[in-house]
Amino acid sequence: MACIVQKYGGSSLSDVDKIMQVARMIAGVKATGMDVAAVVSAMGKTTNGLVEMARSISSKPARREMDMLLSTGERITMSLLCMALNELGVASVSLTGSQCGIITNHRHNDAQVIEVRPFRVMDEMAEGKVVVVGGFQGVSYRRDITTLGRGGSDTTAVALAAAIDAERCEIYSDVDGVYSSDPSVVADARHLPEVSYPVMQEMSAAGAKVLNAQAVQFAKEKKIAIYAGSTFDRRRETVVRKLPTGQVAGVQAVVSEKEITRVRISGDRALVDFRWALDFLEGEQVPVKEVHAADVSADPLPSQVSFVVSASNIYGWKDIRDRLVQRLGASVRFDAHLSALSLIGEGLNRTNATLIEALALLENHGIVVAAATTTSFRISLLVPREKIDAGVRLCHGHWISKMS
Ligand SMILES: Nc1ncnc2c1ncn2[C@@H]1O[C@H](COP(=O)(O)OP(=O)(O)O)[C@@H](O)[C@H]1O
Ligand SMILES: N[C@@H](CC(=O)OP(=O)(O)O)C(=O)O
Repeated sequence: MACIVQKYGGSSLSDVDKIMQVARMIAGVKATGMDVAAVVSAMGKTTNGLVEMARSISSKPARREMDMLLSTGERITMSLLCMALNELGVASVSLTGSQCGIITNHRHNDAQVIEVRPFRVMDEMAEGKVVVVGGFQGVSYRRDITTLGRGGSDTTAVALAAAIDAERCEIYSDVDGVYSSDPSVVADARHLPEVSYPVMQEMSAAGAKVLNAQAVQFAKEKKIAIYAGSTFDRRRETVVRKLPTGQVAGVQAVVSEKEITRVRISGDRALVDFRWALDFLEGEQVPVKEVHAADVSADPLPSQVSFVVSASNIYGWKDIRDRLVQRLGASVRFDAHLSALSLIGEGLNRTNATLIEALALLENHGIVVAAATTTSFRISLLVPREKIDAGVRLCHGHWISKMS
């Protein structure tokens, strides 16, 4: 029988009334004769609450224990949703990521899905049940519970859709699709009916929470279209899929990531220190992004290497930072009050024009740019955190609103 995967985000399941409403929607789909796997996130801000609870006990909570803790949020939702479905007379069963065969690597708090063995899901579906899946979690080859990084339930949905060969993969949240900027920041952000995989991947990696970057990567690899829409307003949606290149020119979206910390290592031994820091951070499973090396040479000249980390998602960051200082002393510095503003679009760097224009635009409005990096789909600029929303609105107004 044809099957569908639907993912419901935490904002759509924040109280029991909403859980009942979602149960009715799922019952409606099941009544059409489709098999349904519903992937759920933790209710409302539950995951944030669990993180706060852990932080109030320890500044360096063990990564394994964080996963054990955070995965419980999704368990609450999945069992309540099954109870709601059963009340409606719809047979259902809740399964954890581990029970669904979501196998990951050992990288706690930010695990990658390696494979999905969906036998139990298929068996339960064959018995006519709606399968309710706890998103955001898996199990490593060492049989430890892992989580897939913030927003990781999207990844569960796409990975499962690929494994069970679902007809559709729908991801529902509180917005009716993907916009040219976060609609909660830019009032006239444009709804995008279609977005290509690479553009969406850059948007997600640069901070657009609406879809998770690993989920988009998975969708691209497995050639799964993602239909992103609003749980309670189904009038329109965004399809993320393979699109012919060269259709849309210029800046398509303006995206931000608020909590960025830049780490700068300088001095005669900058490269040696940087390599030590890289090994140390890898041991701590901290992803390092946007590495810049300035004036690194064999000469004993002062050099500088910098990189950025998204510190808000690293639960023991304060302790890791202290250990960097212990080892590197005055040669390491942290800029903790930065945000990344990214312009996204195909072939943005075919010429330097967009970068030049962006630097001038921000400077003319008193927004100091601390660093810039480019790829062929993205220009990212580090700006002071208190100016990030103003910067996003400014760039959106300049490149996108004025085009309509
Ligand atoms: N470019 C964008 N398009 C749409 N929504 C975006 C974008 N960038 C950020 N968002 C934010 O993503 C939110 C939806 O994602 P998320 O908070 O993860 O929802 P859920 O918890 O329901 O999964 C929206 O409320 C919106 O503020
Ligand atoms: N509950 C997890 C996973 C998730 O995907 O959540 P949401 O779908 O609400 O963004 C988180 O808050 O990160």
